[in-house]
Amino acid sequence: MNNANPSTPNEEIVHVGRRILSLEQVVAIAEGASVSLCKEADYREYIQKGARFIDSLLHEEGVVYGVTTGYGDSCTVNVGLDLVHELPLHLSRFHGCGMGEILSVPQARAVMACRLNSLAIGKSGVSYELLERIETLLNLNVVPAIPEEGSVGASGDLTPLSYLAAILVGERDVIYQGQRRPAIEVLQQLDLAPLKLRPKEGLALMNGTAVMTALACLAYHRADYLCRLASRITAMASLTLKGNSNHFDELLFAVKPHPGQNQVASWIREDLNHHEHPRNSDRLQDRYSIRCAPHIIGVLADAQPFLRQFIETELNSANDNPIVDGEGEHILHGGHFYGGHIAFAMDAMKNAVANIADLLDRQMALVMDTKFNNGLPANLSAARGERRPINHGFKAVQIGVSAWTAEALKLTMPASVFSRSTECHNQDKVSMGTIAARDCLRVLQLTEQVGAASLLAMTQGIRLRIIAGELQQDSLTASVAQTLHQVSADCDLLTEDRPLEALLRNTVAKIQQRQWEVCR
Ligand SMILES: N[C@@H](Cc1ccc(O)cc1)C(=O)O
Repeated sequence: MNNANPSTPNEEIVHVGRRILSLEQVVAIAEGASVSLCKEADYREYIQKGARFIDSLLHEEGVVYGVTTGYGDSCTVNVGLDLVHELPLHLSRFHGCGMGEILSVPQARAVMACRLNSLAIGKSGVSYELLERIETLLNLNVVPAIPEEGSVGASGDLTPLSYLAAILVGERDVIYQGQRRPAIEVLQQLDLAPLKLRPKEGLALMNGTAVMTALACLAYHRADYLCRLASRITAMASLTLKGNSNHFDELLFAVKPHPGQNQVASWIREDLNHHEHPRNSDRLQDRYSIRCAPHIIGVLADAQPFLRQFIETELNSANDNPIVDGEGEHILHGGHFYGGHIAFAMDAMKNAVANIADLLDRQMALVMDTKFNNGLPANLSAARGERRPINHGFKAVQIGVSAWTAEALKLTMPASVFSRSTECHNQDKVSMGTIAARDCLRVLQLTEQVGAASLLAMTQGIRLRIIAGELQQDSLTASVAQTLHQVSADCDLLTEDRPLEALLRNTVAKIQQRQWEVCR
């Protein structure tokens, strides 16, 4: 995902406004799809009604709490009408204190898509012009340079989203055509005048969950692919180990009916061409990292539907405060910026994903070790004879896998339990959903690395079995044969020691670009 290049032509157009967005559509926008905001006259009028309602309240009453007063704990501070128009600018500026890495262009595009979609629901009191400008910037691929740290995920992603507000008014930096440049310079180059934000617009842009939701959409997509890839790798590990395909039998799984777990078992069963049920079996029972693979990968597979529901409901919500009902003329103060659902989804997902890293790490341990690998050479080295003593096969790669797995497992501590009171106790309970989402992406990265190493190792293992005449190439199912062929095309049999970093990086990139054919 991080390597996805949004500058490659992407013909897809995602329509925003008056429709539900799927998380796949957010991923498509992240990867370069264009956005088309609803242009219907009555939709435009519906959006403008909210902005006009704020104007008329200001005109009639001179005050809208939380909008024309100070923000958060400072809402008792009244701001005179002569200063009200400066407030949005101050809000974006004083939150310009983000730290850490800058979000990638696809991630920043996903953030813009999520904020646009939420504001396009029409309950935030922003003008149509503001929505149009986000649409324009997305379609020109001008994105804010957003530092990823500094959100507690409950007053919305205030600080990171202030970087979106900033570029709209021509402040801070954008990333455009691969370069980080001052926003004002790029806006001028593109003939776009900086916006002057209306009273509610700074708050509406920043007071929501768009950063964590965007990262959650991207994480979901990666986790989905990983489930399928881990199932294929498990089938290949079973072949490498001369494992027992009875463990994936359809009758066996019929009596434990978790649907995701059954799906994973059926993928592995298909890969292993297991269709006959044993009457009795003298085959040994494989170790848990093979035998229980559907029960481990299946936890993620079974969690995905409810994680999707959490993420997509948040994505299609007005996660703002106050909510502005322009039609009924109500200002509704609440806490919709609170990202508890995304926090829970990301804390849950990172746990299930890290368990897959752990599973693959254990499978790797089995195939490397002559005590467990059923007659294969140590570390799957293909070196023979007098060359054997100086060659080490996948030894260091296995050590890497152990390190990546440990790091992934270490990150599974739920972020949401670290809620703490902040902002003079106005925000005295917060979600930490953005931290959970960032953890989850890191756990995914590490697990993809483990997946890449495992894919290479299991490919080597099956090739060694074929060379030894213990497995016939034509006995492989078409799906396993295809993966074997695809991976072998990138990777010569590992015989003499050689640095594998470039190959591993390339394999991880292919996983992130979903290039390997996996179970469907
Ligand atoms: N999220 C707060 C508003 C707020 C905005 C900026 C802050 O710095 C603090 C609080 C609310 O809607 O209640």
